[in-house]
Amino acid sequence: MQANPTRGFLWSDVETRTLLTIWGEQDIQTALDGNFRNSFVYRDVSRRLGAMGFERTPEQCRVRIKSLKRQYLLAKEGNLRNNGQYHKICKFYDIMERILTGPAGLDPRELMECGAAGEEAVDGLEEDGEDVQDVYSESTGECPYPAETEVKLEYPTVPIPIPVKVTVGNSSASVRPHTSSHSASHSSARAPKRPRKRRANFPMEKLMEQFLEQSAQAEDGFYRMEEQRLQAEDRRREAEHARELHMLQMLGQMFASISSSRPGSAATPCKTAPPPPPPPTAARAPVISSASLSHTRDLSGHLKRRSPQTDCLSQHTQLLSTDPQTLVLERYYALGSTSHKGMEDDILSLVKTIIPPLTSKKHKGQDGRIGIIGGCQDYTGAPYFAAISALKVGADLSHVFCTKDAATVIKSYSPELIVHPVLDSPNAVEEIEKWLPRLHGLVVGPGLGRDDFLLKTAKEVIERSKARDIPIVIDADGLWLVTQQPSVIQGYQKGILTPNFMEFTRLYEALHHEPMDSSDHQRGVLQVSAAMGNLTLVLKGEQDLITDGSRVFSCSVEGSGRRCGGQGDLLSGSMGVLAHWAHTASTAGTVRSVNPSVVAAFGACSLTRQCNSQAFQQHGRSTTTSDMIQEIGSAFKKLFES
Ligand SMILES: NC(=O)C1=CN([C@@H]2O[C@H](COP(=O)(O)OP(=O)(O)OC[C@H]3O[C@@H](n4cnc5c(N)ncnc54)[C@H](O)[C@@H]3O)[C@@H](O)[C@H]2O)[C@@H](O)CC1
Ligand SMILES: Nc1ncnc2c1ncn2[C@@H]1O[C@H](COP(=O)(O)OP(=O)(O)OP(=O)(O)O)[C@@H](O)[C@H]1O
Repeated sequence: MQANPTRGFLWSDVETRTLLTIWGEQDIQTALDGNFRNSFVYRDVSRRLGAMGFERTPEQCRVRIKSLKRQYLLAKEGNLRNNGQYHKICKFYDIMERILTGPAGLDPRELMECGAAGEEAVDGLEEDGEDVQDVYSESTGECPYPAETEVKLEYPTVPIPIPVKVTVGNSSASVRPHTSSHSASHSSARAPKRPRKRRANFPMEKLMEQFLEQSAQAEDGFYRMEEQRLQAEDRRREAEHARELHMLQMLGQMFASISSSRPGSAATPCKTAPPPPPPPTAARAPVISSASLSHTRDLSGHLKRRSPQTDCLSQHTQLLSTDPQTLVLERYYALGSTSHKGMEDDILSLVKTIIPPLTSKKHKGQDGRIGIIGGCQDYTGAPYFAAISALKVGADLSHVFCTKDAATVIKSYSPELIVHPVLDSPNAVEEIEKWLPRLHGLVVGPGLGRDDFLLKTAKEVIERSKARDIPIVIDADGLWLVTQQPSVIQGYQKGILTPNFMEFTRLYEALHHEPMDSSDHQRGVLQVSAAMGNLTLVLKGEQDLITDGSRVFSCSVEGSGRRCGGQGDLLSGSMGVLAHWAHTASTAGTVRSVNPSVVAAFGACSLTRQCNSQAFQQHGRSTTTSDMIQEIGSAFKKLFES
């Protein structure tokens, strides 16, 4: 193989002839004909040339052909054929002529029209960067060595482009002059078309660049305007929303006063039920909203034992089932049942404001004495978790009122707790009542069990605590009691229910006498809260939903996938303390815009979830409630004191 030892642009005659032979082949010409993207053809040319013993890249082949074509055109254009000068300009004129005018060849006029450009605009292959020697060699096509014949360079009689070296600052570059001739007499001759084309390309690229830039700017502008438009739209919608809520509140109040003037209407309290509290908003016409669904199905007697209070409730709801107020409330709930991140942040800041500062001026007990009603033979862990959590959140004293057999066990878990073994004593209510004046918050239910006697005691204690205006959190078996007798806490504004999904379902069905629509929890919690006299309700789950019947807040502080028994007790215990703090703050006028029970519920849910997350980071699958309790201090600090 005659590997070419020279630089890329120097071609021997034999090499050039071989190239022309290949290039002239019919299939190559056909492939090149009218094909703008021709790099693949030159790859083939290069390959065939290689097979003949000449190593040339496709690009070298393309440039060489282009150069030959330019020479051919110059010779042809100068009409030098007759005086025999043409061979001096284009050594391979005859071969070129044969190829280009042959049956498969190009029409030379066509070639003339497009100058040498026909194949210049290939696949982005540029000539820029060719140095003087390269371009010079290219323009002549001759190679002084190892050429087949010695080539004598003669300048053509027509001007041809010759590069000149231009120095700009420190760098030099070779550029193509417009046209140059060694003889001034030739200056009038026609210049080849190639430079014109190159100049024409430049503004085209520039234009394209400008066009793209302007398009990008226009697009940016469009998105900016669109964002502003959406923000304005959001503001408009929010204003509309607020207006509609306001209208509905007024309508609700109107309907409430109309219905209260009717005999046997909602405002007429049942004999067995406590009188509902005065409604602070239209939504606080609690039982009425439950009517919207209760009339759609027959009562199915989900409860084995229906209490007189439950009967009264259903009677109550049926009475008003067709009342237009129901429709108004439905709409009100639909509008109010939204909660967004900003709102959650606001409540979290409110939680911070209810936390009493730690000062050396206070005496023991001032930050809270919390009572837990629960703890029986079966369950000793639950009351312990609730009571210790209350202490760890910041209560000064934590009392557990449990059965006799549970007391020693609970005491043994922790010396910090005050344990009263009174729950199953015959005078349990009196025993517990003695302590009520000292308590700031009560948590009823953790580990209480479902023994009738214990439930009856719990019910009495709730009644007496209500009379003392003590905040009451009802959880676990306390909710079992509420499911049986909703009136025990119905309408008590300092009451909070904390059902898990199972407990919530039972409560819903007891109140509404039909299965719950589990696809719409927000609606469900609003309905149950309304039916319970706008009691604050927390439905625990993937997101804790918190409502007092007017709107639903969701607490979605990141927890973990771990659900261990007892974390609900951590929640209810800490909620007992926070409820005390929130109501104290409300009385002092610190919390005004949001129901203090909702603030307390939100704080406790956030704390429980944060504890869960932190404990999970350390213990993973083996996380237990005790691990979570260990995290209360740092979780509290992170959420509320940072
Ligand atoms: N270590 C302890 O002493 C503990 C005692 N506990 C007490 O145990 C008593 C009974 O509480 P339970 O919650 O077991 O009773 P429930 O009758 O409320 O629950 C019955 C069943 O429902 C299941 N359940 C709970 N949430 C559910 C959901 N989202 N979806 C489907 N099923 C669900 C429970 O796993 C349980 O098997 C209460 O007094 C409670 O305080 C619990 O607090 C756990 C810890
Ligand atoms: N799917 C969940 N994803 C994240 N957090 C959850 C999830 N379910 C519950 N929690 C958190 O755990 C807390 C307790 O809820 P859980 O459902 O365990 O109560 P519970 O069943 O009453 O507990 P207990 O075992 O004490 O009776 C909730 O307040 C909530 O913050």
